[in-house]
Amino acid sequence: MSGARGRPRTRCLTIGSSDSGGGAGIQGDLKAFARAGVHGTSAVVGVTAQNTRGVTATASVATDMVGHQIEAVLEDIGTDGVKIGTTWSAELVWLLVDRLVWLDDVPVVLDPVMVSAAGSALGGDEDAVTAVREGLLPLTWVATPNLAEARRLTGLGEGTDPRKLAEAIVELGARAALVTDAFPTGAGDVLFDGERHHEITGPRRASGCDHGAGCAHSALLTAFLAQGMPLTRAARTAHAAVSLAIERGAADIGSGRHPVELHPVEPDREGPPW
Ligand SMILES: Nc1ncnc2c1ncn2[C@@H]1O[C@H](COP(=O)(O)OP(=O)(O)O)[C@@H](O)[C@H]1O
Ligand SMILES: Cc1ncc(COP(=O)(O)O)c(N)n1
Repeated sequence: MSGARGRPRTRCLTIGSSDSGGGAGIQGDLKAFARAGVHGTSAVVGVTAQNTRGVTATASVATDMVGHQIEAVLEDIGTDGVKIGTTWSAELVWLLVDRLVWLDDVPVVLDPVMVSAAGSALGGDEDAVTAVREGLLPLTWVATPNLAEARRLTGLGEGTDPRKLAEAIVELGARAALVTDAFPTGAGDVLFDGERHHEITGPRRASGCDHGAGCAHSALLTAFLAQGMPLTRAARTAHAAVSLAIERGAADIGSGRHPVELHPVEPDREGPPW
């Protein structure tokens, strides 16, 4: 299969849950993959009844069905990148570990979703968090928690410097950690690449359109890494794209936290446009 310019098309798999409102979760990820020009595939691990005001019901998909979806995608289509979102149970997490440990040199981005932008709980119980810590982080190329998720993963307290949170996640086994929305003023992220810290800053947007911001960010990051972009440039470009997606979001959709809407953004430095 070839892309528009005759090169093989980049493929990315998202493992996460459905958002019936179409702004976040699997739906948001597939839109972000399409925006970045990669072929998106999915393994649905759960379903949420959700709109821009919150989540009203959730159901998980049987673990063996998750395994079947991943196998169906990998044995035929293959993948150049994997993004993981909602991880509802320890059983699901260990299934993912079992399947993903065989992937050779494929970037794995873990966005440990625990709370939606509107404040609804989407995370698993303590056993699931322990399994993420012990099983998934060691397979992860980049973890992209927000501050609250980083604290829950590391057990470190309120007020811990985001740089320390990122370092602690790398100590737990991830190759790199990107703590999102890490600054009390302005907006931006803190990236620890295992050796150095990088600050990714930009203006704070107040459009009210941030539903799906975290999902779009980690999905774009996955797509850029899968396309071979270096980590710091991928992180800066993903932040810039999502910042603009909040600023120019879908303000006409829903009456709560409106969805983000992705627009083309120039990569951080010289290189092929995405
Ligand atoms: N109000 C905002 N203005 C600009 N960028 C933002 C804003 N809120 C979040 N971002 C950016 O959106 C991306 C996703 O972050 P975040 O919203 O923390 O994810 P999550 O949905 O997982 O909490 C990050 O790059 C972050 O810096
Ligand atoms: C099914 C699902 N997965 C993830 C999120 C996180 O959304 P956000 O990107 O706004 O943090 C969500 N609201 N619903």
